[in-house]
Amino acid sequence: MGGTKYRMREFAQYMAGVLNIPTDGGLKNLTKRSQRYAMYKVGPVLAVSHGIGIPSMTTLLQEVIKLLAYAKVANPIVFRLGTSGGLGIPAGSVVVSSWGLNGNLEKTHNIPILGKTRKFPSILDTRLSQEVHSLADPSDEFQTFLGGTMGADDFYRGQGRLDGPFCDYTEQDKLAYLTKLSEMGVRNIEMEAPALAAMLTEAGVRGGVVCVTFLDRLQGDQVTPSKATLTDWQNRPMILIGRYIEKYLKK
Ligand SMILES: O=P(O)(O)O[C@@H]1C[C@H](O)[C@@H](CO)O1
Ligand SMILES: O=c1cc[nH]c(=O)[nH]1
Repeated sequence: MGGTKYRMREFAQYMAGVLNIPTDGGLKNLTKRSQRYAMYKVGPVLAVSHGIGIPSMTTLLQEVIKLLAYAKVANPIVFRLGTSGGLGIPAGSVVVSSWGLNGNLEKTHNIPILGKTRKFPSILDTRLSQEVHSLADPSDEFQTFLGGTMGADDFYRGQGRLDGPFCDYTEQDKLAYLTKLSEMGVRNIEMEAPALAAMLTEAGVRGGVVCVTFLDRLQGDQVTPSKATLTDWQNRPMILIGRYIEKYLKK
């Protein structure tokens, strides 16, 4: 899974190459007339876009969990291949998440259910994340880190930015917050990880989150690399996940 339809199509195409599966007739968007998400299937790999943020992602994830159950899929593994802002690591690096943190700095996904807020632990499969991290190669053109991922409910103030339309705290406040996150072991900030971790844990499905970083948030707020560079960097999580899937299928 990943945020955009484009990235998921690229991922499906990439996996077709890795697994040597012909796509002569072209890849088909299996959601047909749905305009919300896109879904492609290449061999045993399903690639689905989930939009921006937790409500969009968890809606899609629950549809996929139902689909996998109806299809009687044994031992599925779910990965999110995303983009994020890094903390103290070079832009373009990849982060394999070891846990998710919410905007209140709790390792839980909090959601009101029947009028009461319930908290679900944002745990990720340690062995899986370590294994994916171990597939990074010294010859890769990017560095790969293992660490915590903060999933915010907002791109701007929710991620401590000062480049949004509302700015009611100072640069000092922002840096104190980002430094605190960094000291807690957070390596990147995106908008889905704690919910994905919690929902997969509740479902008993193994999964992971692998995101490229578009900038170092300790250096600034604006995403400045060119569109071409960002498009290229988005492929980096695919490289690690492609290696994992190839290895897994050979076992
Ligand atoms: O997978 P994507 O690139 O959508 O992940 C991040 C987190 C949000 O969904 C979005 C914010 O720009 O990008
Ligand atoms: O800083 C960033 C970059 C991409 N996605 C996010 O959620 N935050």
